[in-house]
Amino acid sequence: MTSAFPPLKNDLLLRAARGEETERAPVWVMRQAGRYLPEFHEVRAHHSFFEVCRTPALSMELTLQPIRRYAGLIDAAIIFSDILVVPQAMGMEVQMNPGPYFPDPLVTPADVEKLTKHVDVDKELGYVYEAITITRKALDGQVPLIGFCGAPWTLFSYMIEGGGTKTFQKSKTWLFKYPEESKALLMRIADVCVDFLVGQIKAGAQLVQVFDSWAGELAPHDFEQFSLPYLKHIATNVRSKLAAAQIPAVPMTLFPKGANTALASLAEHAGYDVIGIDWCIEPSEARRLVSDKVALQGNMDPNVLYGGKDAIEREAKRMCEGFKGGKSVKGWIANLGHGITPGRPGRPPLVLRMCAQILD
Ligand SMILES: Cc1c2[nH]c(c1CCC(=O)O)Cc1[nH]c(c(CCC(=O)O)c1C)Cc1[nH]c(c(CCC(=O)O)c1C)Cc1[nH]c(c(C)c1CCC(=O)O)C2
Repeated sequence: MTSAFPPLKNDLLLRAARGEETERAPVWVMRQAGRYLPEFHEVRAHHSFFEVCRTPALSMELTLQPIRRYAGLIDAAIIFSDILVVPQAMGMEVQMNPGPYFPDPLVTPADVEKLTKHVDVDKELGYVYEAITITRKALDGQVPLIGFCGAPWTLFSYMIEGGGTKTFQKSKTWLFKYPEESKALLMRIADVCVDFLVGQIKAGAQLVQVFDSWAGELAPHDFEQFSLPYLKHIATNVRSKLAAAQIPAVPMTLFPKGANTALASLAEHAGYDVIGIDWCIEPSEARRLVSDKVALQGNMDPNVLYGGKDAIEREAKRMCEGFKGGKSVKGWIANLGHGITPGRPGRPPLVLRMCAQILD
């Protein structure tokens, strides 16, 4: 399969993900394909969000937009899709208007009956695989292609809250009132994620990232119970299924946003090659906590982009120095600490340039 793809010309991301020293830090931006790009609006004016996700040629086009616009400045592409395609594959309706909306969320554990019993992930999400395969070919080895999924706890919260939330009241009611039923549902989601990531890797994804965007909403001991075991399950089973199918493993990244108290334990036990960090921890402190067990990704506050040129330069420099550790860059992927916001900050290339010049 792999031999069918053009050879990779820029492997900075993959080397950094494996913890190797790199001549400069590879750079990509979470949510790099999206609403801050005029060309994105152009496509979205004619197609609904999930229509784009389900149409491989459109997903490919949006994936390639930032690669074209920032040619030579971005070291990875991430496939255009969404974490909420997994609840859809499990039988739930999800709309985007403009944020995620589930008309029929899971209210009580009895509602789990409404989910599809045995999800045929490859059939339900085959459109993502197809998008990955054609995009990897179109990239022509320029940069590696990242696949992704949401983490079980983050997806669980959307499926129960029915959309975004500030309080997590409904999803936490489940955790505290129905812990066993919650764990069973988290495991069902985790199993779908395993098949989905394996499918994406078979289709051509060269690194995969698991987004636990709401990890930091859990108390540390609740994270240990309701998120960590499922994150581990995903890492372990993706690797074992790939090995059984004789497909080479790819690096795996975990983005446990806000779970900085868990960093040391995640690096030790979770089974990922890279951990993405947000801006609420100093890079040097994060490195101290994880030692050299994993590579790190992050971590500039996306709002720095609104601060103007001087602020951006200052903060980019601070971030670079924090991750650098001596003269060399080792096991660091430069990124924001969360997704770039839609407000057209207009300056991501500047940040990228700053990062790319780390060794100057
Ligand atoms: C929580 C989450 C979601 N989706 C995702 C997460 C995890 C990362 C994070 O925490 O930001 C992940 C995601 N969503 C999208 C990508 C595409 C790849 C990329 O460029 O990074 C990725 C990796 C496209 C998208 N997903 C969405 C958009 C904007 C929708 C539009 O086109 O109108 C895009 C480009 C919609 C979406 N999808 C989701 C929300 C909350 C929203 C609305 C708010 C927002 O825009 O940030 C769920």
